[in-house]
Amino acid sequence: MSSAPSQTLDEAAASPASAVLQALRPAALTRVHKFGGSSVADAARIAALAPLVDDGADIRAVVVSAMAGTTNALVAMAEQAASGQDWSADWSALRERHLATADTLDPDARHGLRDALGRDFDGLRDDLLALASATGDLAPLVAQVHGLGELVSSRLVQAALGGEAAGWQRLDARDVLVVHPGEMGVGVDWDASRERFADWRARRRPSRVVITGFVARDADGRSTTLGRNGSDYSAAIFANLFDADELLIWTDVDGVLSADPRLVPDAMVLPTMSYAEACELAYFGAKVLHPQTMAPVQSRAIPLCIRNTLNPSAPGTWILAENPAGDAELSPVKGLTIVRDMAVLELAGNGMVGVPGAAERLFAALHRAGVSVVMISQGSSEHSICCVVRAGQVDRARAAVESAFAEAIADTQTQGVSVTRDISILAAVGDGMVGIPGVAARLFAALAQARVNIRAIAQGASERNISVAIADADATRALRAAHSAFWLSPQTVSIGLIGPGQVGRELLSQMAAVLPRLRASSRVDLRLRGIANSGYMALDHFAIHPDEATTRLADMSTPSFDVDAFAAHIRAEHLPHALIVDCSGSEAVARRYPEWLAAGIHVVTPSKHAGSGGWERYVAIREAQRGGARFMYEATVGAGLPVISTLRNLLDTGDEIEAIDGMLSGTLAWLFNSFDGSRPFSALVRQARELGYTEPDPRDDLSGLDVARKLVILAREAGRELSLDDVDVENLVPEALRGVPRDEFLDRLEELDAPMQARLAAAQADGLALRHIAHLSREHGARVGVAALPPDHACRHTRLTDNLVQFTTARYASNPLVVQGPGAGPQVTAAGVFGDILAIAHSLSDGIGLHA
Ligand SMILES: Nc1ncnc2c1ncn2[C@@H]1O[C@H](COP(=O)(O)OP(=O)(O)O)[C@@H](O)[C@H]1O
Ligand SMILES: N[C@@H](CC(=O)OP(=O)(O)O)C(=O)O
Repeated sequence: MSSAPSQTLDEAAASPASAVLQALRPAALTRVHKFGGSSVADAARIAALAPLVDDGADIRAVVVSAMAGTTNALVAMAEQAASGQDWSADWSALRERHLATADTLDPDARHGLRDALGRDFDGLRDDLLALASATGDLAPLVAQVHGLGELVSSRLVQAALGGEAAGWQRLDARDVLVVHPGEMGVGVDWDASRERFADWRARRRPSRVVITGFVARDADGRSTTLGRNGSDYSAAIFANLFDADELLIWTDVDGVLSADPRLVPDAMVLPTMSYAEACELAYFGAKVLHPQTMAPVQSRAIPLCIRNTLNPSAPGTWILAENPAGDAELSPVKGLTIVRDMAVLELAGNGMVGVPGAAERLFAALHRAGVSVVMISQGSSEHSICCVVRAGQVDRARAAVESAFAEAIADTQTQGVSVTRDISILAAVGDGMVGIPGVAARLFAALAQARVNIRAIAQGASERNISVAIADADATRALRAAHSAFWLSPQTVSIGLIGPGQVGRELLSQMAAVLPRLRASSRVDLRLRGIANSGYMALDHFAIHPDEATTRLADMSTPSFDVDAFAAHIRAEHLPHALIVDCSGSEAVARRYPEWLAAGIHVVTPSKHAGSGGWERYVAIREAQRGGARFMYEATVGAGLPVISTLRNLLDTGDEIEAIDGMLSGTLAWLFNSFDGSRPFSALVRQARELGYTEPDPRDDLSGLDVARKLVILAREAGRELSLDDVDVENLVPEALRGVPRDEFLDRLEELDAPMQARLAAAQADGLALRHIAHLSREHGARVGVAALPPDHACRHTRLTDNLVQFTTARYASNPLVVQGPGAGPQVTAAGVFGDILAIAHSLSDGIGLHA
């Protein structure tokens, strides 16, 4: 009897859950599809449904919601009508929207849609008029108004599927579905519904039917509804009545996600979940499913799949009796939800300790007052009982409890009832949490890192749900922090790059080359989420491919760089860590480091501004790192050479620095390595400039200031309170040439020759050679300048633009530790910056929270 499944279901069959299902069940014979308001939002969406339900099943039922926004409009109209306000404009607009949709779907009026809808809207008008004057129980009339959206959308869908000519019948659920109000929401009168359903089936023998969602009849045959968003529930009830093989709920997301995607951009689609997990998530606010949906399918073990009408090839989420084996390995927590508009009600008092019946009295009072208790928490001291109720019910709840405990309050046995408003509940749900230690710890650590105060905690003995009450204002932050703790690698870093110049661009290309490998081989997940230069910034919610970053920036047309907005974006709440790479060389940007670090953003830079600038800022940067964020600037000294890290290692392992000597400028290293007297010094300066070794104005190198800055950085790292003014710097530019324009300086370069030649000759006479050296020791202080060195000095054994740093320490006393190698150029500098980024990323793990 079974027919071949359609292509979309074939694609879905690729999912592991579906494979399990295929093995367990015969090929599907009856399928129920449900399309929510988002899937029937307009004519184009409705027209797109046909291929989705063309699934080859023998019996197909399609349950539909009202077009998106329709029920809201009808609810508003009913309220207007009942309170004597004018509803006619809204009525006309809604009628027009449906008629226009009908005209698109049924242009030659083959299905008589226009007339049928016209009659429905006339009926709506009559109901609204009746509401204005009716007395007595208005509920059935109101329900009739609320349910009009499903009535008209079912006509539109029937026509879009080909109408009766194509075998599609239509069923108004009010003809068969009998419900009654129940303690836990609307309940189904199964016997009556089954009888009416069987009767209808016998008469119509439907193989294809479009059914109105949301609406039903009461025991007296009057209109009622299943409650807002109740079409999922309708679909589950009809799946049960049809004894369907599968229920597919079509919506506008790829399935059930680990959290509401509107709040958590990184939320992930869950391939499978159990009925129990789905129930918990739905009750705790995951809007994608109505909480009552599971019971009717669970009782017949009907697999339920959530699919996306906008992306039908996505496999969706299969909701089954049990999760497949190994499922919890992904994450012990399946989903996280937030329920807003809650209030905490607390009854406290010494008189309750050890007294049986206090809890019973409290909850009985709440029950009598019709207050539903969403969460309960009582400490083992029994001194207080706290529960969370809906904000709209808290005043009623308080009055009821105060009256139930009036005597105890009067004789001060009970301190009374306190209420905290503006509360949300954050719930973590997952079958995989059962018996796994550390899940709660991870949740609480994430909330602590996000500075979220927890007001109350509840975990049921099923261990499937941990709920915490928190302030409304913290809710989104809490959700994002918890989500990243369970779903992202703890080494996920949101990265922003300021200043894609030579070094920045090279860094981007190095990142592009290694990030995929890094992601595959370690948990380090670096996400470039922003790039900026002095005028523009390009931001991305997820990540910009490093290869495309500069093009993204170049494509911007309106100046947009706002340093605060940039930092706020990088420090995204939904990602565990944030890091800004500053390759701008801008003093204004460097000024921001302390505040960024204090806000938990790591900072990496090849620029010397912060490390060698004002002492106060240096101290502020050091202080700001106490919160956990790190400032790293390895590339400021020796570019990619491990100079600062070596110094730190020496100090961290308890060594004592006696002296630091070195050649810290590639330019000056090249000049003095080449200066052997065969060519004048000025000729070498000119050549170095042509080779791009010097700054455009060679005085910036010859002044020795740049080297002095590097020495200040090393000195400070070594624990000395040293500033640029404290360094004795020899300026190689003669006094007379210091203030002249650049071109004049270049013309008069030969004035450097005579004194330099004389120094060289004197040195050579003693068997020495000249090198540009930085020196730091207690004995001689901090000095930068040209020195005459003997042949065995380490600095005599350098080549070209090599940098060299020599650490003389207590341990490396007679034979100093030397770090040597090329110390300039974009490639090695970018590698130094990248090394810092990776060092930070590798140091991050669970429990290191950096966001303030
Ligand atoms: N955990 C979650 N997983 C998926 N979607 C969720 C979740 N929580 C909230 N949502 C929201 O639920 C919406 C789908 O529900 P709804 O708008 O009622 O759809 P429909 O109109 O199809 O019935 C999604 O667009 C999504 O924004
Ligand atoms: N139309 C109804 C019922 C429903 O379930 O709609 P949706 O499937 O779009 O959430 C409502 O808005 O409440």
